Amino acid sequence: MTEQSPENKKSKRKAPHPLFRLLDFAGPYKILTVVGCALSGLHSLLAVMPLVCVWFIMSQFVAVAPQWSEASGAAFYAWLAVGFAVAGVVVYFAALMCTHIAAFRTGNNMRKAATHHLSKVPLGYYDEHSTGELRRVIDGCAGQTESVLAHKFPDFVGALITPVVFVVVMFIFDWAMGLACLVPIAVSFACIWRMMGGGGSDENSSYLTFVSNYQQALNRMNAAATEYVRGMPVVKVFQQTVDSFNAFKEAILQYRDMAHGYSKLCEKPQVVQIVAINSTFAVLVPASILLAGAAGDFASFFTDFLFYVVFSAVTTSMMTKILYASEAAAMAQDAVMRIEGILFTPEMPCCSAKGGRASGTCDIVFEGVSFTYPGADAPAVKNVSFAIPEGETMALVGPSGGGKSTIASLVPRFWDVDEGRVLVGGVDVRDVPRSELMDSVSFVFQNTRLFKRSLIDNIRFARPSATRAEVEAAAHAAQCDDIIAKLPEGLDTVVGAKGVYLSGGECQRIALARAILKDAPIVVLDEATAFADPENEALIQRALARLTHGKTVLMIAHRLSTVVGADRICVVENGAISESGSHGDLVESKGVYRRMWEDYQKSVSWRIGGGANDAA
Ligand SMILES: Nc1ncnc2c1ncn2[C@@H]1O[C@H](COP(=O)(O)OP(=O)(O)OP(=O)(O)O)[C@@H](O)[C@H]1O
Repeated sequence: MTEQSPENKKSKRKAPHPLFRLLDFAGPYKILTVVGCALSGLHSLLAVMPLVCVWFIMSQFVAVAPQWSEASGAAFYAWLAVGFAVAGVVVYFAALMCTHIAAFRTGNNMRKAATHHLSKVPLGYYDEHSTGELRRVIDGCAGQTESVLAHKFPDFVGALITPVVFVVVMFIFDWAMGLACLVPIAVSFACIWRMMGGGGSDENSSYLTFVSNYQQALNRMNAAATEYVRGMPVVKVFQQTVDSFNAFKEAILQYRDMAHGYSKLCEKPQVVQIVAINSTFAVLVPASILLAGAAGDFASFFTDFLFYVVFSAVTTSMMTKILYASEAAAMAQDAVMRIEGILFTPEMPCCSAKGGRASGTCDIVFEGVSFTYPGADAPAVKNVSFAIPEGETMALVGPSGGGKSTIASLVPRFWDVDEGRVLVGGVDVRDVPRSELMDSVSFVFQNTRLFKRSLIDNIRFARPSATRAEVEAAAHAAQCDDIIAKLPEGLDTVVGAKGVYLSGGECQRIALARAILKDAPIVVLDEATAFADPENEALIQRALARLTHGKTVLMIAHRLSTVVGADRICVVENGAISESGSHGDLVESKGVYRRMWEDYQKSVSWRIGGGANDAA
């Protein structure tokens, strides 16, 4: 999930087994898991007792045969058997109650811990990890561990108690027949151990490694499938075949190979395990025939035989439970490690105690700022310095991939700089409390995300305490009146439901309404007009003028018409500022900006069927 620091790796090495770490998520409810497992063990013991009673009943009948009515103790043992059976059910119910409560708490705490931690990681982390991926980890892993703790753990403990009881019973009744019944169980255990990777020559043969690889392959396949579905229109338009999505095909093949490889590994042990556990009779019957000759008291020998016949039927379900519990335990370990992948992501460091913008002003200063994305080889921003005095507008322009968005994202601390400082109101943003920084900056992204809620809630997201009148005023200022007028329930229409969809330009106006409602003194605009068609653009420009009035503004724009009025324009190339000045100065200087401006003018005056000159 994420690169871990050496400290994290070290602390991980020292950490207890993942299953114990899983129990730690339960907090005080951990004890309920222990109690539930203990009760499940007791239930296994109680479940054997009716069989022992049956042995006593059979002994009584064999001793008095054929005068059955003289078996006076049979009724007592029958009732005792019923009593044990009922007690077993009650104890098992109590065991499952305990483990279920603990399991749901554990799953819930896992979700809460991961979600809480995600609120503290750098915002740029979300560029690298898709929401789908994070949701799968948080929800999938928590759900996976819930079923393990609620069912598989207690069943496993219960199933482990049964062989112990078996060994004890073996010595109480007839050790030779008991031993015969234990042979298939021992073979079955050996097969399960082999399937779990025991006895494998390399560490990759462990079941946990398989589960981990399996989950990764599944995630890769899911991600590739999502991309495939999203890209379907492109496939159709360009009349490509499914083969054009090689990544999807590769992901499916990888998944197939891995699952097939493990199936091959399990093929023989699983067959032997199933045959062994279902062949107790096949061992018991011949063994009993051999032993019968040497038996002194045949009646009592026959009673023991009947007892083992009944008892051995329990072993099949016992071994099945152990098998599934072992699988589930490996899944739970993998789930814990995935959740920890999120929890070990370094947090965005909190500001120091001295924080706060002492001056209260809202100028922005970059001092020798350099930044490299985690995992990238080259810096995205190199030694960038500039200052935007309070109330002024600075525009970043330049070729795609030059570093404009990265520079803008450093102001609200989506990432922390590697070198230099970003100052807001004279204070390093790392020293400004997060809430204060977020209150000071409005960020309008290129891609606006609207939630599947009413339009009013979407706008109010910027300031939940805003009144309806304030939202309406912000929407009006952002030129959203026509959008609201055409929606069936106006501001109360749920976006994304029942065919209510907004165009890219309309979404951007809603985003501007949000920013206007927030009324932060600093505004960062990253391609806020990117999706504007000519009709929308005029409206967006008006909304922008309303939003940025009197604010400190850092704006990124590809349409140079938007930046002409900026107090200062910086051309960003290869992560550095190559030119800066006002529009007039830069056009005069005959540098990169001048070329960009000329190209831009040609592009806006170009018409199909004629050149720029024709159009002019
Ligand atoms: N999350 C990321 N991880 C790694 N590298 C990134 C990430 N985001 C951007 N980059 C890289 O950083 C460099 C600068 O990207 P940035 O998005 O800041 O450029 P830009 O000038 O805003 O481009 P555009 O105008 O196309 O939006 C590019 O080389 C890009 O590939």
